[in-house]
Amino acid sequence: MVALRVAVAGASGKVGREVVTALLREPDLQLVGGIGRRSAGQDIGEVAGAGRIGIPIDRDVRQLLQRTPVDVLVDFTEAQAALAHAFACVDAGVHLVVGTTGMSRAELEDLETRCRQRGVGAVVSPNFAVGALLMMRLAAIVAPYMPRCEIVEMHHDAKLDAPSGTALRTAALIAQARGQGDDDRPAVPIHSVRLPGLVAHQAVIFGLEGQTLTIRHDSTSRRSYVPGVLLAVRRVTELRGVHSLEEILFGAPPAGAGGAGLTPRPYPA
Ligand SMILES: NC(=O)C1=CN([C@@H]2O[C@H](COP(=O)(O)OP(=O)(O)OC[C@H]3O[C@@H](n4cnc5c(N)ncnc54)[C@H](OP(=O)(O)O)[C@@H]3O)[C@@H](O)[C@H]2O)C=CC1
Ligand SMILES: O=C(O)C1=N[C@H](C(=O)O)C[C@H](O)C1
Repeated sequence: MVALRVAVAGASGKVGREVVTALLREPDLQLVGGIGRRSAGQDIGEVAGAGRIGIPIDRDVRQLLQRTPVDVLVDFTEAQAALAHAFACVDAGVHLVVGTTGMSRAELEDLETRCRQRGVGAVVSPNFAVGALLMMRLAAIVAPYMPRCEIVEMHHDAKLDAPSGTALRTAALIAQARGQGDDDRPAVPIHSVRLPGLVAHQAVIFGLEGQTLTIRHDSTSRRSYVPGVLLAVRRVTELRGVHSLEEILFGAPPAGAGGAGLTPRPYPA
């Protein structure tokens, strides 16, 4: 068995450390490097709390790619850094798994074009927790029946972006399901809460006369993202262009009320 060579940008970060620790346990995946600024030069295993493994964290993506061959880069950093990493990787033929949020639609479209041109695969997902993807999918199913809704997303107080990537994606899916455009300024109000003590939480609250329906997801540990990241790493080398984790997990994304395999009916009758 030839192991896939995987590097982690943001290896010293809250999510990156969990990904590094998980990769060290997977026999078919070989951790070959990482990227970080303040953590540059430190041992990637030590930074993740998994013990010394003799691989230093590189300062930037070019240094990493010069030092070692990489098949897949996993990125949990911040938007502009992730974009720079992604463009350099695409030029070098390295596949991508991107969890970093805060990139604009235009930037993601640019990435898609570059990936297609270079025959590179990317899985880009604002959330790698399966429960969060199911929350979004359920919200898209409900939306045509209960058109009024608002999103409350609640995160730890170190989060840089607001609204969260998950909330923006949920709003876009709800808009699609209602037959509206799904542009970057969603028609669904989003409320962002940033407080110590929180990890990552979202409630989608639908209201209709005399009733409400709340769909809520809580990530209480950043280990919730790891299985989705590992799945994407194992699949991405077969892909070309940018794909979502929803496509890998569920097939086609839930575009409209029929997206979950249901036959949409007019409501109210
Ligand atoms: N898709 C998903 O499922 C999830 C996505 N996220 C997203 O992932 C991202 C990271 O989140 P989180 O782990 O909480 O953040 P942290 O701040 O804990 O970690 C960020 C990491 O990125 C590195 N970094 C930041 N800027 C640069 C840069 N310019 N060049 C190289 N490395 C850089 C830092 O390295 P150093 O400290 O060495 O400078 C740090 O290790 C965010 O965008 C967040 O929204 C978070 C959770 C789940
Ligand atoms: O920064 C975080 O923590 C998270 N970011 C992602 C987002 O913006 O949606 C995913 C999850 O909500 C955690």
